[in-house]
Amino acid sequence: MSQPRLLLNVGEPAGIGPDLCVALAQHALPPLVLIGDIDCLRHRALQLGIPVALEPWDPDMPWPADRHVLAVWPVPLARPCRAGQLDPANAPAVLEGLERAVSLLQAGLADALVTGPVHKGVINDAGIPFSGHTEYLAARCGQSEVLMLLAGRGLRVALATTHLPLRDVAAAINADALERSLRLLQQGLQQDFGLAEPRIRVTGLNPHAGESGHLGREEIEVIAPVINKLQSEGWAITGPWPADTLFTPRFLEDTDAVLAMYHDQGLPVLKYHAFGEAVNITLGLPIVRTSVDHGTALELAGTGRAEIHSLLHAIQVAAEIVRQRRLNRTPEA
Ligand SMILES: NC(=O)C1=CN([C@@H]2O[C@H](COP(=O)(O)OP(=O)(O)OC[C@H]3O[C@@H](n4cnc5c(N)ncnc54)[C@H](O)[C@@H]3O)[C@@H](O)[C@H]2O)C=CC1
Ligand SMILES: NCC(=O)COP(=O)(O)O
Repeated sequence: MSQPRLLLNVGEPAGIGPDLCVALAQHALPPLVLIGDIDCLRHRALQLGIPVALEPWDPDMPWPADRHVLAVWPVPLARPCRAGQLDPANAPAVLEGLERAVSLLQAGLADALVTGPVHKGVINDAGIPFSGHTEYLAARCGQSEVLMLLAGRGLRVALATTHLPLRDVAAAINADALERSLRLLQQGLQQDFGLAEPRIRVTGLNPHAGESGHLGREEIEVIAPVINKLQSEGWAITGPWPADTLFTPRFLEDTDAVLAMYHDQGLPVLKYHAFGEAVNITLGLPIVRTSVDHGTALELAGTGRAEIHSLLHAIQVAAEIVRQRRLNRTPEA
C-alpha cells in the first residue's frame, strides 16, 4: 500500500506553526507537503538555528520522496512576518492555504490535511468571518453537519456544539442535531478507529444532568430521548451523565468516547489529561483532516520552546485514518 500523501497547512505565520513545521525535518516522517510562505519558513528556521532544506513544490510535480527535504507549496504572505506579531494583512494567505489543500484533496491528488494552528481573532480582524477550521471545512466541503473530536492518551471527547457563545449553547442542543452528532461519532469510531461497537457516554448539559428537571430540562426533553432511541437500535450508549461524574476514571475506563455538550465542558478535561499530545479530528467530512490540540502560542513563536508532539501525533493519526479508510474500501476476498 502506498504511503498516504499528507498536506500540512502551516497556519498563522506569526504563531508557532512555522516553528513546528521546520522542526519536522528532524523527525523521521513520510514525505509530506507544507503549504505556506517559504520565506517565512526559511526565516523561522534560521531564527531557531534549525538546518533544513526547504524546496518549492507544486501539484504538477511528483509527490516528494526525499524525507530530508521539506517540500513547500508556496502561498506568499502579503507582508513579511515577524514571530509573535499578528498582522491581519496575512490572514487571507492562511485561508488560501486551506482552500488549496481542499481543492487538491477533492481532486484526489492528496489523501489528508493536517492543519497547523490559526488565529481565529486575526482572521476576523481582517474582515473575514471565521469561527474555526471545523466550520470552515464543513462549509467548504458542503457538509451541514460535522463533529469535532479530540483524542489523546486513551481519552476521546467529541463536542455536540463547537465555537458558540455560551449563551447560545442551550438553544443549539436539539434532538435532531444531537442524533446527527451521535451518528457521526459512531460512524467515525467504526470507520476511522476500527471500533466495531463503540461504547459512548453522553454528558448532560446542566449541573448534575439537570437534577431530575430541577436544574434544567434539556436532559429530560432532548438528550435522554435521543439516547433511548439509539439504545433501541442496539447502540452501546448511555447518559445523560453529569459531566463531573462522567469525567472520572471509573466511568472512563469502559468508555470509547464521550459526547460533551459544549467546547469548555469537554476540552478542559481532555487537555488536562493529554495537552500537547492530543489530536483534533473532524468527523463527517469527505476528506481526512486532523490538527494539533493547541493554538498559535504567539509568545513561544521563534523561541524554540514550542513542543512538537501534538503535531507529530496529528500527522500519525491522519496517516492511520487514510490507511483505515483504504482498508474499509478493499473488497473482501
Ligand atoms: N487548531 C487551531 O487552529 C487552534 C487555534 N487556536 C487559536 O489559538 C489562539 C491562541 O489561543 P490560546 O487560548 O492562547 O491557546 P494556545 O494553545 O495558543 O496557548 C495556551 C497555552 O499553551 C501553551 N502552548 C500552546 N501550544 C504549545 C506548544 N506546542 N508547546 C508548548 N506550549 C504550548 C501556550 O504558550 C499558552 O501558555 C486563539 O486565536 C485560538 O483561537 C486555539 C486552539 C486550536
Ligand atoms: N479548541 C480546539 C479548537 O478550537 C480547534 O478548532 P478548529 O480550528 O479545529 O475548528
